[in-house]
Amino acid sequence: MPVSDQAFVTLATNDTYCQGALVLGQSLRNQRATRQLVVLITPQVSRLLRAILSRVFDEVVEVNLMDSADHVHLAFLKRPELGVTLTKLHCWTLTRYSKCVFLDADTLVLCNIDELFDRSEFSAAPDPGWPDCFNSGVFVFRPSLRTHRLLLQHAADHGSYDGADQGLLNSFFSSWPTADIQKHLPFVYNLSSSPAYTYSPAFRQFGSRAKVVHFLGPQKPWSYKYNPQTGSVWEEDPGTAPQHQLSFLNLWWNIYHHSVLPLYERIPDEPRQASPGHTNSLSRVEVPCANSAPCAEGPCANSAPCSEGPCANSAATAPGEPSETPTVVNETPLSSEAAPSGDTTGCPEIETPAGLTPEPNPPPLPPLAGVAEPGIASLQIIETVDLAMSVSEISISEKVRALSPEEQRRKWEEGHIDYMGKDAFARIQEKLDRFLQ
Ligand SMILES: O=c1ccn([C@@H]2O[C@H](COP(=O)(O)OP(=O)(O)O[C@H]3O[C@H](CO)[C@@H](O)[C@H](O)[C@H]3O)[C@@H](O)[C@H]2O)c(=O)[nH]1
Ligand SMILES: [Mn+2]
Repeated sequence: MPVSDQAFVTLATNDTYCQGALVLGQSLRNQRATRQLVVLITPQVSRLLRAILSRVFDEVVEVNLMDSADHVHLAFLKRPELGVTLTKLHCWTLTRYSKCVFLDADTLVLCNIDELFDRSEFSAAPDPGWPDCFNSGVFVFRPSLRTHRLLLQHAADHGSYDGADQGLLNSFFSSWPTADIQKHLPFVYNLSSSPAYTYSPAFRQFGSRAKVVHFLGPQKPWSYKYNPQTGSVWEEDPGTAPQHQLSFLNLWWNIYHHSVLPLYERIPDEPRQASPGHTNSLSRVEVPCANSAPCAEGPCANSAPCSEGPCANSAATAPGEPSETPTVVNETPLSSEAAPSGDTTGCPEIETPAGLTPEPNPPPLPPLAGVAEPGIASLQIIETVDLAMSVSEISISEKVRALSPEEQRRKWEEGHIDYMGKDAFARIQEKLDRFLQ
């Protein structure tokens, strides 16, 4: 029976991580998850990806980006590339759910994992690199605005020893290593696919029981190219990656190919077009091409999805404005029946090396000085995702391009001012001084 007051939750702050979220969401549906599926997104996610996410997830909830790349506001963070993962903390604001399971967008669910809802906050699996710390890619939590506020306060007071959410959560839930073994999830709920940490005999013994695989580290499944004819990823150095890692990557791409890509074709035209009054998006999806070359900037002559120009999303919040105003985009999600039958049965055979009650919520606090509000640091760029397709190759690539002077002027006119960068008072003062000389 579906349970409406509990949810699986993930996060995607840009269109690239949305590709991971879509595969994760689809894998949960394939495994007949009985809880709601929720994805947190930030204003950077394009209108097209919002529409596609809403076909897989029950709720698409917009939250503000917390970005450590803003060194002025977040001086305590030292890993800017993962600083945006602090946005994860907003999952505690989902107080309409009594309990949730958070899963990183780079995880893949191989079996039904509804039993995780029998666990209590804060349950997580050990990190493969330092087992006295938990990995924050999969955890059970209880939404609470009070906990959310305490976490943000903790971030402001103590920072994060890894510059991102995992260090922060480990120091906040500091009794995890010793207090209660029930809060230690078995490793099969967060199995690192990375060969760097694999204890091979254990993998041979227990790998076939994997329930959730986590593609942690800098190389993500979407960094690889996939050959739809052979059903396998391209290996840069063939024969070097362990077989189990390839099996997981191929599984990810199989779901992407068969269940996610078709969603692009079923989206009505409207979200693909620029929408007047919704022009502050920093992201867009480029067109998948029918030929083998990745798309250039212009439109491609084929029937594949295309999102031209700026995409819709809600207005960015200026620094100092209240931040807790999630917007919900809610279309009818696809049922698990819509998935191809190949993905729907129980735990897949993984080839191993051998053989292969919500609490009352206090009013939210105003944003902390140390937490950056959306997009300010990134107003000068547009992130794009290229989906390039041919008969023998599919690839997802990320591009960042600078805003043209016209786009910059339009953003200024729309009130999206880069206070920390080129529109900083000191820069304007310089220009005035030059002009007056
Ligand atoms: O640009 C980004 C980066 C991350 N994320 C989200 O944040 C998660 C964590 O980032 P990820 O790239 O998956 O980090 P990992 O390689 O898994 O690295 C580890 O370190 C991170 C920072 O502490 C933790 O968030 C992870 O759970 C932990 O496994 C992702 O899955 C996404 O859900 C985005 O939406 N956009
Ligand atoms: Mn991850």
